[in-house]
Amino acid sequence: MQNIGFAAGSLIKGRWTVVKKIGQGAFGEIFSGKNIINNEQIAIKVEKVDTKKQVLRLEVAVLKKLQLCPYVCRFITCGRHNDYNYMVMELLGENLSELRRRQLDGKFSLGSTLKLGVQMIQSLQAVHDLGYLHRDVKPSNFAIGLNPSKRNITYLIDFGLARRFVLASGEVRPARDSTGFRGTARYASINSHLSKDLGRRDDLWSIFYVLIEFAEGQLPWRKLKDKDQIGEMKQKYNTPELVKDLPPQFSQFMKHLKSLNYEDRPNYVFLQTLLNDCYASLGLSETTPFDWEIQLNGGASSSSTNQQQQQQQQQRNLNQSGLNNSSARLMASPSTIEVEASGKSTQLNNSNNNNNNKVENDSSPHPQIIRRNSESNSQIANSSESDNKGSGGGSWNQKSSSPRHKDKNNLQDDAGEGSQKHLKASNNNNYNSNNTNHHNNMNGGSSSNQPIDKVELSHQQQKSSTTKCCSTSKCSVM
Ligand SMILES: Nc1ncnc2c1ncn2[C@@H]1O[C@H](COP(=O)(O)OP(=O)(O)OP(=O)(O)O)[C@@H](O)[C@H]1O
Repeated sequence: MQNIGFAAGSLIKGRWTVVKKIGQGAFGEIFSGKNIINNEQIAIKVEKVDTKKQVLRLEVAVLKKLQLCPYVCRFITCGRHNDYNYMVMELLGENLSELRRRQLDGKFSLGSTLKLGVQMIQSLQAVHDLGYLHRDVKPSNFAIGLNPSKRNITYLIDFGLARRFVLASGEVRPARDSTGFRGTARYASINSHLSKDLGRRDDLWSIFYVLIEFAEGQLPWRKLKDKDQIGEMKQKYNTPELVKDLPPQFSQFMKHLKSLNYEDRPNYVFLQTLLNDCYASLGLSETTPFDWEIQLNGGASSSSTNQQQQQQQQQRNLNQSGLNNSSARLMASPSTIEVEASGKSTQLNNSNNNNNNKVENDSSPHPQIIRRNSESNSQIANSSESDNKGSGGGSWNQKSSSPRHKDKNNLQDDAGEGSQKHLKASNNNNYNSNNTNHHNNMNGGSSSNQPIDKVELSHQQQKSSTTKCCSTSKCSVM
């Protein structure tokens, strides 16, 4: 595609300059850029206005709602430039697929895998608690922060395949009998391969496969290209055999996922606790750096010496427990696939991000490995009412520069789809918090063991978390 209107040096809305292309996804292109007023580095995702499957509006709608989740990319503005819709967001660093492949043996240490898992589950919980499924969970859809102080934070990106799974009433949409395949073959749940309607559990199955790949460097179906064959292999490995070389918490993780039905809310706290317990058993502390931070620091300072010692300790623990025995494989990022219920499939290219980010030494404290409390959940729920305070806003309407998201008016709620049979969605959010910290709430508090499937949203609360989506987006048709 020729980037007419988004060539390097282009000025968007007199404020954003395009620097270079940094990513190519199935549904658009991503450019790095700069805010010429304050020199802030930004990313711009663009989509042609005449694209048949427009997903950017949905992405904007979902991202705006998630702005108070510390593990979701910051939205800045959106609009139209020439023949393109665009979304300006925070420029992030490398995605997790790139980072893993950059590891010498193509895998992350178990410590980094576990910490990543905790953050990834947390971002998925935020998405789910807003009433959305992500449906394309994979390593290239998580990126670390760009600034040195944020290279220990993982951000969820790409809401192009998101779908509302709750109705305005708060009830889970009834499962459809048969749907097309959605997602990326390597990480999709077995349900997706079977064309079953997806629920919250399916995003967690993808996280599970991602974590195995992180820790072992590969998945058994890594060499297969055909999605049906991949699905068959997943069914064959749908036993603890899949995680036999990993700590027992992984089979407990799997057991929990297997216990979930379509409409069930996963026990996010339980899953995070499993990962945290495993992490603690390795003798690692919250300040143990991620693998890429150690490489970055290169042993130059006393703090990095300390980090190296922790890394060595981790290695010893792994060797003792016999868990560090996977062979290395380097793999390219798999692509998103859409298969309509008719069976027509689209394999979508996912080229690698050649982000050339300048990285400095990171002396910042590391976030705690878990500990998201009910306050942070309430921030997420309230975000839909506060309507993205602190973000630039933006509009698809070229004439408008209102920061109050006029694009919302153009978006059509897809919540009406479905039949009369409704299943109640449970939620453990505490909606009384006024905490509005943005992207900095990494301390969280304790991982309380309160029953998480008991508290339900009131009708009003659910209304506040109902977002609107464009009629042409995948959201409304899938
Ligand atoms: N805010 C950002 N900052 C830096 N890089 C980004 C940002 N957003 C996206 N990217 C890069 O661009 C790649 C593609 O972005 P994204 O997943 O949003 O596009 P997509 O068209 O939906 O892709 P896919 O087909 O893989 O789902 C990402 O894997 C990431 O490497």
